[in-house]
Amino acid sequence: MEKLKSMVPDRLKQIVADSNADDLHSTSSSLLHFLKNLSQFHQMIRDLTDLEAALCAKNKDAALELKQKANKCYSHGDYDTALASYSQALRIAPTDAIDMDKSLVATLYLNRASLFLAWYRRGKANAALGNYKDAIHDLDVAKNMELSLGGKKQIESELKIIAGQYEGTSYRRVQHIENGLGNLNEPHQINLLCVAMPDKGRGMASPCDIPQASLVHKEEPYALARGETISYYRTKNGIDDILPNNLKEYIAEVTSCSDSDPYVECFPEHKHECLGVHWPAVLPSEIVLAGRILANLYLKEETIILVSQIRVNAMAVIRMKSTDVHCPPDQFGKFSHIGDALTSSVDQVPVGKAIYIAGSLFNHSCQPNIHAYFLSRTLFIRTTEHVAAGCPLELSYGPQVGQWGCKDRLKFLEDKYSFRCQCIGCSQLNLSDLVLNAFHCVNPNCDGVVLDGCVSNSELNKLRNFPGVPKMQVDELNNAHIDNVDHLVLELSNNSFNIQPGYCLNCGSNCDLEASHKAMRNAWICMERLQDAIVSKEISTTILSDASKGLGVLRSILHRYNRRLQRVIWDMTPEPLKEGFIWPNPTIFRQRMRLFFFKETFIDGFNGAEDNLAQAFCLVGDFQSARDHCKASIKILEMLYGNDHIAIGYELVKLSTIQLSLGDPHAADAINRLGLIFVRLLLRASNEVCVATTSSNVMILKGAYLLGQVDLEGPCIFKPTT
Ligand SMILES: C[S@@+](CC[C@H](N)C(=O)[O-])C[C@H]1O[C@@H](n2cnc3c(N)ncnc32)[C@H](O)[C@@H]1O
Repeated sequence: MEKLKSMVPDRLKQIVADSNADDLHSTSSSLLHFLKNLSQFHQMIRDLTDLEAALCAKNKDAALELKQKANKCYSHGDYDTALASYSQALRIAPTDAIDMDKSLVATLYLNRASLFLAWYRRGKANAALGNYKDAIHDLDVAKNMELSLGGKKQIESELKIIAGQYEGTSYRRVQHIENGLGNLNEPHQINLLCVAMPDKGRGMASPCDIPQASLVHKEEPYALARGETISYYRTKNGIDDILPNNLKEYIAEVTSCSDSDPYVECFPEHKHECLGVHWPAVLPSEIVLAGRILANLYLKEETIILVSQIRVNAMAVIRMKSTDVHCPPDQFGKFSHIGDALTSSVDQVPVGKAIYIAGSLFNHSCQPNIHAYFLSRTLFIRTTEHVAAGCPLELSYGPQVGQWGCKDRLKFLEDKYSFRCQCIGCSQLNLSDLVLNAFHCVNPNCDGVVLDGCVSNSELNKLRNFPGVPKMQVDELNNAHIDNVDHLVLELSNNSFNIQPGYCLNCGSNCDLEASHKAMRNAWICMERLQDAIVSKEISTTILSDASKGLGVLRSILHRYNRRLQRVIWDMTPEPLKEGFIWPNPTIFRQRMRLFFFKETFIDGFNGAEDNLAQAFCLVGDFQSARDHCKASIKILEMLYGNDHIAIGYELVKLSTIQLSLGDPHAADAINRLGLIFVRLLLRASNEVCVATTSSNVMILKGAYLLGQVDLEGPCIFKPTT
């Protein structure tokens, strides 16, 4: 019935609302004239007159079945069907004196009423997303379901505002096309769907196939705090009086749920979103205390809930800044020789934090398919890969597969955001998680993988928590760049993955994990000493040769695809340092290597070793070996990330600069490939820069800068709080 009501045009509704008893005939016939063309109307008449389904034909079992169907539809976000099913169930639910039936009717009414909230919220989310037409439809339904006059009036006024915005955008769209702007390469914005995701609460999904690098969302901030400055205003009447209306609405919205709200029951794991139940978990203790004091003074629990909301939803605004020295372009464009002191240092400058209403509906994935960035204060979100219709659109809140192991990713997200990540990377086996921190098999003739207790536990947990998933994944693993990992035999018996810590997955040899860990730690200390020495500019041959030996140890105990080793190897000379070797003056190698370094830019936590050993390698001046190792490193990364990942682009920047320094004509190939990767990930549209993965912003910018595609002073990058 509500659906049908929502289909009645406003003009007709107004006529009915303004009519009196004298107009009854004419208004009824206008209504009938409109309704009789609707199939839904005829269906409703059939339902009402059908003896089985009509009001008097009660059927408890059928009502229960409909209720279950409605609940299911509700949790999947199919509110249309949920509403129709609840209404149908109410029609046939018995209302006699049996208690259970009474409570059935009450529950049906309650659930149907709770749909109001869902429609209302979806309407608001659609409005924030610019899907004004859908927003109007949703709020119209919510208005029809709202019983109180005040509530109806409030929704009506919201509808008016949205209708105004809708007219504005239609006008702008028309203008856009008339001005010929519709022909710009920039794909037009796609109207996303806000849907209920299993285990993640609400989330965004694509309504259609979306090509890579499409702009899928653009939004102005709801609130922005620049730097550390936050202003508070007080009046003698208290906070409530001076809060702007829209902030009051926001507070009302985030605090309006109660435990009986079925919406909340659907998504228990993110209750802090709605109820603040877990707020002590997401907030630092000082804020909890401050919140408690404020709560006593002003807004009760609402204050803390609001702060929790902000904590979970705020995004950090980062601006990219370059202090580069520009050299005249050579035949390869903006590249230059190492000795020319061309640098491409890029710093991330935090600008502030902001809240985006619709932007905060995007869930996290450790294998994201979208990237959020920021120009001035506007949030932009683009796809980083082709996204099929109906797929969730998810960005990374920080950790990503290939950069951190699964356990660390889960811990970070739990510590920082208080949710257990349910993304595909954390629920399915993937090659990267298996080899990222793997040890080498002790058998010199075997190239198999040995996992330590931590990694094997977290992989086994995936299998335990997400049964049924691994088989498909193992098949996938077997097909994934297997020329490099054909030795990685994954045994699957009775749907359980045969992983034992310390045992080679290939030949089953046992490795003394304790001894390996110890050796790794000692080797790593040598790397860290070298780092300190570089910082203090006091590099001795002992420190360097110790680091070189340390590398040898790491090579012998870590699997060759271990990320830690990979980061080290390419930077380190393959030849052990000869005793008595005299290292050049640190200032000279620093100058030479400036090209390779830019602050805070490495995609994982091992940048210290990379810095140190790359610089050490530069000291040796063996660029041929550097080139070979760089190529080897690219091969490993291809295996870990695929051919087009930005991590490869980053290595290609290094490779091409080394090749250029050697006068190697193959530099052009590396640059071309680099160009393809960056062009794919980086779009220039209306002076903006699109970056592809959260933690690789700087690398993309660096590549783009080297390709002459971007002025680093211009763009700002946005990334979620990390
Ligand atoms: C910024 S909000 C995203 C929108 C949210 N799902 C909602 O319904 O409002 C972040 C919250 O969504 C949920 N979430 C996001 N990504 C998730 C993931 N990968 N696994 C589990 N929960 C997730 C968590 O409750 C998290 O605190």
